[in-house]
Amino acid sequence: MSILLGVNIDHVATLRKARGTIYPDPVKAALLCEEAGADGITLHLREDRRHIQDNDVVRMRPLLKTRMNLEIAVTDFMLDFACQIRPQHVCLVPEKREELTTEGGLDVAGQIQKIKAATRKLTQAGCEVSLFIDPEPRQIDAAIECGAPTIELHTGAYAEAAGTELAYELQRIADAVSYAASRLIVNAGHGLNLHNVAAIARLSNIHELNIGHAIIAESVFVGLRQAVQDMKQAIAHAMQ
Ligand SMILES: CC(=O)[C@@H](O)[C@H](O)COP(=O)(O)O
Ligand SMILES: NCC(=O)COP(=O)(O)O
Repeated sequence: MSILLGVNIDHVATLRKARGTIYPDPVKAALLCEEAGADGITLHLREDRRHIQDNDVVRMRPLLKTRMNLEIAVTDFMLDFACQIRPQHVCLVPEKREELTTEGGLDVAGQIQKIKAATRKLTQAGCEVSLFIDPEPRQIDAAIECGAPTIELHTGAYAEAAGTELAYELQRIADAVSYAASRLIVNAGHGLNLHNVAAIARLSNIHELNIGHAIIAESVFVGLRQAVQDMKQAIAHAMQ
């Protein structure tokens, strides 16, 4: 079975934000990505609203034909918002205002009770919870203790690595998948692109890859439909 592709459409909204216009509409982009073969749509409602806005989430939720994976920080506002919207999936991510993009995984092990309570609240609202964590056994164990059925392994260090570091970071992810796969649904994402996705897609027991920035960047040249199809093909080809 092929690994699923969740397309993150945050950076369609980045382009919109650049001029404060109403276009390009991330909702239109999401529906097009689904038509092109996306298995789900991921969007990150950041506290600083640098791209996705609350109203994008509200408008998109009833229109998606696949499923919404809403990424949020673990704050009272964001948890309450998610419980109102009730996306099929909610991924809890760390956030720092000053970060250019997500820098590391959520420190679940260091705040077990908080994450356990957030997981319980979202689960009771009918959302499937995923925890965005670094590929570390202690974080995987903590995710299990919190009752989350799914983790998303942060592939940023792998995506940014070069030389011998690359092999080390890929092995870290492979080891984490092996450690978690019998107890959790294992997704992965961040910084993946057409050039580095194959090595991750070849790992057994990964359920879904969440990819955004690279797909939106590629769409500038080939269009969004083709960019999604190209990524789907790259994942499928890697698995042959
Ligand atoms: C959690 C993660 O790695 C991404 O899904 C996140 O959305 C990155 O943040 P930006 O989209 O703001 O770069
Ligand atoms: N959780 C990862 C994601 O949704 C997309 O990350 P990126 O491909 O935009 O780096």
